[in-house]
Amino acid sequence: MNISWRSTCLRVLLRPLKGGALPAFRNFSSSSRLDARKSLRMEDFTPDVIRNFSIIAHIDHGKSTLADRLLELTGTIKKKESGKNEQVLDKLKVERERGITVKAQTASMIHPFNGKPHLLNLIDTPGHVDFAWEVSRSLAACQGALLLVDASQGVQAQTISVFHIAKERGLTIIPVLNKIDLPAAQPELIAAQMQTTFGIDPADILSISAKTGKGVEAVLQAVVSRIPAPESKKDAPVKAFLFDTLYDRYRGVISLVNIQDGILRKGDKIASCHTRKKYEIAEIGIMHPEEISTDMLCPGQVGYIACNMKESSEAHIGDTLHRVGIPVPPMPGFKPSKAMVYAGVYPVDSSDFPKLEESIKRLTLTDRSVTFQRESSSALGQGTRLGFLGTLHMDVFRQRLEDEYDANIIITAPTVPYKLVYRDGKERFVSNPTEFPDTGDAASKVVEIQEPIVKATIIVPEEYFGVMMDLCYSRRAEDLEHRYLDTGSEASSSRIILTCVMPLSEIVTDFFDQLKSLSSGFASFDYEDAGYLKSDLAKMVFLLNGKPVDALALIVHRSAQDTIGRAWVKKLHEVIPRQLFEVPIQAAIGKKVIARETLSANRKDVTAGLYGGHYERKMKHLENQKEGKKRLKRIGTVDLPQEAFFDILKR
Ligand SMILES: Nc1nc2c(ncn2[C@@H]2O[C@H](COP(=O)(O)OP(=O)(O)OP(=O)(O)O)[C@@H](O)[C@H]2O)c(=O)[nH]1
Repeated sequence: MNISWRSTCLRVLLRPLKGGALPAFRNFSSSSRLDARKSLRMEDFTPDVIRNFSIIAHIDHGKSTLADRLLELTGTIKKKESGKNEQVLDKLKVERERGITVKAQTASMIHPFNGKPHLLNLIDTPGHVDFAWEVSRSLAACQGALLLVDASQGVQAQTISVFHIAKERGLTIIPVLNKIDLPAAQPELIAAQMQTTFGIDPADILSISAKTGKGVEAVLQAVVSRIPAPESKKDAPVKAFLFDTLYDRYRGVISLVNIQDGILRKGDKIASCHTRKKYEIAEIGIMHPEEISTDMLCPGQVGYIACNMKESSEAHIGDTLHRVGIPVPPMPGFKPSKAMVYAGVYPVDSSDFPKLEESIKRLTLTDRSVTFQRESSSALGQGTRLGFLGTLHMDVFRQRLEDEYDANIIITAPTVPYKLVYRDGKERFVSNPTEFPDTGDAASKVVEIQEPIVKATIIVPEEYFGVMMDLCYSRRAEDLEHRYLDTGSEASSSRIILTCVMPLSEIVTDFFDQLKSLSSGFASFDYEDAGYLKSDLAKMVFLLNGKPVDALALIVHRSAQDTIGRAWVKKLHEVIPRQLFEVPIQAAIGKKVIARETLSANRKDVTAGLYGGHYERKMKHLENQKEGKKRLKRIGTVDLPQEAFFDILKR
């Protein structure tokens, strides 16, 4: 299900709500929607019957599958006759294609307990290390979390990090062992692992199969009995926590909010603590899991509001909204997202830049962790420099631009943000290689260059420990430490948890792929920010016939400069078409050439076959040649087809 489908669905949904026939809901039970619409009196859901919770887990441990079962069990979506619903909350095409959750989704479910309807608000979270920010954002609106662990794989690197995020937020954690239907499941061993790693009492662990539905009813029971109700007050001044945004092309920014105190109704005038701007609520409702408009949102509830916000900058994630004239102290937001990886994004056809910029702005409304700034390159023209949470995030954003906005783009090699320390003590962050000072440039006043460092955690079966150590050392890792996570069993070997610090730049390229392939897929990996350290770095530029190509500049560690220089020069030699003259291709650091290849000349005289001096024919051929050249980028005297940039920059 992609964005355009969603907005169509929304339009269909909104019309009948004003009193027409019922829409046909793909996948969703229309009878449950009808009931919901007729009987949805939001004021009946007082805080004591509300539970706000998330599902947290390592990637692929079954969050989206469990969410599907919960939605089915509560009648929020209809059970498919042909089989089960699959990843209903994974709405983006990229999520369905890759089988990963990228964007956290919210779904409100209504289910009776002890004869009383309860409102259960589930906030699905992504599992990949790049999207940890989405996880912490989702948890900000919850009182509890289901900690899901695959009973065949056990505790993995992100299980540890999400557990700590939830613990820090003071959430009630319900441990759940999933995939117990698998022959390789070892519930007792994994339960013991959860006890030693997290101090969880095995008696508190629920065992389920999200795939078959076994044990899922008990999960719902536990959500109601173990997770505390929100402590929200009806009579206190309105306080709404903005934790996510969506974008609808007709209604602008849609904000997802958690009502901490008070009641919000359609037509209410609200203001933002962050921007101080004022709005009128045009529409209010809950996600069921598609939007259902209601009259109001009451204390403790989670839902959406549309209030004619046009710009993404107006909707600040972590903001507190209040009633106009009745200010409230803002709630503590949460750690803003921090871009780890930057890359230039350019249109293949330079004249498409305005369209591309508009598409990027729209897309950043649904992916608020992307940072955005204009830049230009002499080789690629006008473009943007975007900051991402990691390389998977970058790849997902690229695919969404292509899928949802039909964009045709070139992305430059990813760079991490480096810190320059100047003689006068000032510091500056540089995320574009072209802004990096040249080595030996006495005028640059830079006394020190620092690079971002991360603390990496790898969990791996002991037989792969040696290759993992080698991999880490080859990526400049230091302070390696390890301990056993468990003692294994007859069926599986012991697992080791390895920690080290290493430069972020070493993991943003192919580290994750290497880790997976060297461990036959068994290693799991997570990392967290560990500040900056001084490093011996230099800017490498590539020259074609003596002219530097700005779009290809790189920051490299000196220990790897020769290897990188040679590899890139070779790659350039393979993709650049021969010219009418000989072209030296060089990699240089400062004035020193590190590597060189020479592209031999290919003199193509288009008029060669036209002897006899037929002037008009000769001119026509020369004209044709000129047309072809328009599609080329000119670097000094060298013509480079746009596809060559594609070939060079794609990995
Ligand atoms: N056998 C079995 N397979 C399961 C079970 N639960 C989930 N799976 C499968 O495990 C894979 C991953 O499930 P997802 O629900 O997509 O996992 P996820 O945690 O949402 O993944 P991300 O959102 O990408 O982190 C899918 O192929 C599911 O069909 C289960 O209980 N038993």
